[in-house]
Amino acid sequence: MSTIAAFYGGKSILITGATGFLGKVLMEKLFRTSPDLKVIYILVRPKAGQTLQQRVFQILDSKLFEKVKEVCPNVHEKIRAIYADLNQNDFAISKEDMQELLSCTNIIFHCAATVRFDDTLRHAVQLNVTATRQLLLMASQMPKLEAFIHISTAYSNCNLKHIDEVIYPCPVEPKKIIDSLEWLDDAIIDEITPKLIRDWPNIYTYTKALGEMVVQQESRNLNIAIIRPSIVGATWQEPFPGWVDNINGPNGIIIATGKGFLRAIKATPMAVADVIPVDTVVNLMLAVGWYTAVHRPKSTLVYHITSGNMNPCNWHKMGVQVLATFEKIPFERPFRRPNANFTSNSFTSQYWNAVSHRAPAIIYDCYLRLTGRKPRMTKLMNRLLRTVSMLEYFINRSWEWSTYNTEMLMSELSPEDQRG
Ligand SMILES: CCCCCCCCCCCCCCCCCCCCCC(=O)SCCNC(=O)CCNC(=O)[C@H](O)C(C)(C)COP(=O)(O)OP(=O)(O)OC[C@H]1O[C@@H](n2cnc3c(N)ncnc32)[C@H](O)[C@@H]1OP(=O)(O)O
Ligand SMILES: NC(=O)C1=CN([C@@H]2O[C@H](COP(=O)(O)OP(=O)(O)OC[C@H]3O[C@@H](n4cnc5c(N)ncnc54)[C@H](OP(=O)(O)O)[C@@H]3O)[C@@H](O)[C@H]2O)C=CC1
Repeated sequence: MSTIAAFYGGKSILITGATGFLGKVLMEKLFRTSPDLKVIYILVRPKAGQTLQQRVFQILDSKLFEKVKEVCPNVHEKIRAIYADLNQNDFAISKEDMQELLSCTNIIFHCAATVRFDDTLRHAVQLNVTATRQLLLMASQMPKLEAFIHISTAYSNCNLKHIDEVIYPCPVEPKKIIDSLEWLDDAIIDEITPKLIRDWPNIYTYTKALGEMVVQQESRNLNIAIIRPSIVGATWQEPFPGWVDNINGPNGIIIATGKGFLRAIKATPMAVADVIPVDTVVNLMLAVGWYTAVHRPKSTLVYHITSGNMNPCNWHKMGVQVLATFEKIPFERPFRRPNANFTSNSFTSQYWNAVSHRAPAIIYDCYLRLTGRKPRMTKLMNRLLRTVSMLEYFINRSWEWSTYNTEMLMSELSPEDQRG
């Protein structure tokens, strides 16, 4: 058994965001490689009419957890779903549950966040800043806590070209923003948001940067590490290749391309497509949890998990690969044959959007109306183009991320653990 897998044996682990994309893969890897862990506490809220138990069963019954059932047949007994809503200041966790979390937790992986680029500042601060602060306060009351691993994003300082593995100060103190949001009404917040976020491209990246500052300011005597993944894509190897369960980031664009909805995008073809497989990110998270707990670095270390300077790909190459894949394994009944044009020219992009996206959608909706069916293509196309417009900032630039800490950590691992 690997040193890292052995480390998690007998441990009580708290994961926030465990029902999310990254959280599910983290849980799966822990149960599969450390089946003798004591318990995984997950903070869950009811969603889409499902109770906590129903959500947990749905996750454990999914294809992602098929291997777990073989190596950890009693997984249902080792997962403890705790009702929590991170939108509430005390997370709305019951006294008994809170008591158990505070007295038993050994490791925290804080994945929960709102990753929407169009969230309101109030909601994004609540989730990505205030909730982080609240969790750190909880962590400071955990006598058995060995490590607190905070998941940020490699884009939290995307207003810089070169980003080091350090926590950069934000122009405004997080506490001042949290306090102001308590009395400002939504209209005023909407008005000041562009000035507040300055040269950050959206509220998501801005509040992730604020969250990192809170981690630094409220770390007290905690043993903390921050991980910054770039764009997290489908699984590469574990538990099987190609698993993804959301339409965020590249996932939605690739699907839209395969269905023939999207045929052109405003992107710099040679810009680095910094996509990192989710299982690679989870491997680093587990390694960081082990290293932070065992080696107890003197300060909060930041780890970049990006592909750019180790194994760079660009959007053109990714486009070619995506088209080749859909050539081999096409979607059933695509709207059109997949095609992929990149342009960095705004006028050309607008032309493509009119001719290749909006017009065909309108024509198709006319056909649906004529055949007595409800038109839907124009609405879908508008939503897709809105999503693409929010992603454009990230596909027309490249960044340089230093990876000294991540490479240092890799050098500390046994050959078996280096293979993940
Ligand atoms: C032709 C060329 C082709 C080229 C071919 C190939 C080239 C390769 C590809 C090239 C390009 C790659 C670009 C990557 C750049 C990424 C940079 C990220 C950097 C930071 C990464 C991070 O650090 S952070 C993770 C990333 N963060 C996001 O990427 C959030 C974005 N996104 C949103 O900010 C919201 O998504 C936004 C947009 C508001 C929509 O919002 P919206 O209001 O239009 O859509 P909704 O959210 O309402 O959802 C509409 C319906 O989709 C359902 N749905 C929603 N989300 C779902 C989910 N996740 N899984 C399942 N289903 C979901 C929902 O249930 C609705 O269904 P219904 O209508 O039935 O309710
Ligand atoms: N995906 C990516 O490309 C990247 C992600 N990251 C970071 O990784 C982390 C996880 O991202 P990802 O898994 O993609 O995000 P998801 O949107 O898939 O998951 C977000 C998680 O946070 C939980 N959550 C959101 N709001 C609340 C709330 N009010 N109360 C309780 N739980 C809540 C969600 O629970 P629920 O299921 O109930 O909604 C879900 O479990 C985030 O911190 C993100 O910033 C960093 C870089 C890239």
